[in-house]
Amino acid sequence: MYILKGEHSFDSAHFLAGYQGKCSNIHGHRWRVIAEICGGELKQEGQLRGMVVDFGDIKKDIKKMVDDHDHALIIEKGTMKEMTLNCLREEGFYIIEVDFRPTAEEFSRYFYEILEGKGYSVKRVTVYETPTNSATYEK
Ligand SMILES: Nc1nc2c(c(=O)[nH]1)N=C([C@H](O)[C@H](O)COP(=O)(O)OP(=O)(O)OP(=O)(O)O)CN2
Ligand SMILES: [Zn+2]
Repeated sequence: MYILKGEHSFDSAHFLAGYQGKCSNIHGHRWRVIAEICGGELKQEGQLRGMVVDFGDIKKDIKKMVDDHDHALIIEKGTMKEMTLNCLREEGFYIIEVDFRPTAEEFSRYFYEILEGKGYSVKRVTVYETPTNSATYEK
């Protein structure tokens, strides 16, 4: 089994609704997303000979996925008053609503599923919320 790694980072703000402590306030992180792609066999011919997947493709797809979340305020659906949300949108803030509490754990599963949806054989995805705190999702 071969395991390839690619990574990219993005900056975004979030808060943890219902959290007792400072993380219930809006704050930012530089999220580091590391994706591991696996494959049992190497391509035998052509441009991809000796490769599972071209690193260039992994890099491009991780970057696109992660860049879509860059400099956003990521909010769990239903945790902010609709009126507040509308005011922020009217002010031009870039807001992404997600179906989950925006923790490192949930993001690792979320990005795993996005990459899987792009056809990758994903081994695991690790998301660092701070340089020392990370969560990993694998099936
Ligand atoms: N298991 C998890 N625990 C926590 C998560 C998480 O995603 N998964 N997230 C948070 C908060 O988002 C918070 O921002 C993390 O802050 P903290 O642990 O305090 O990290 P810092 O590096 O900012 O800590 P300092 O001690 O202030 O340096 C909380 N828990
Ligand atoms: Zn946080």
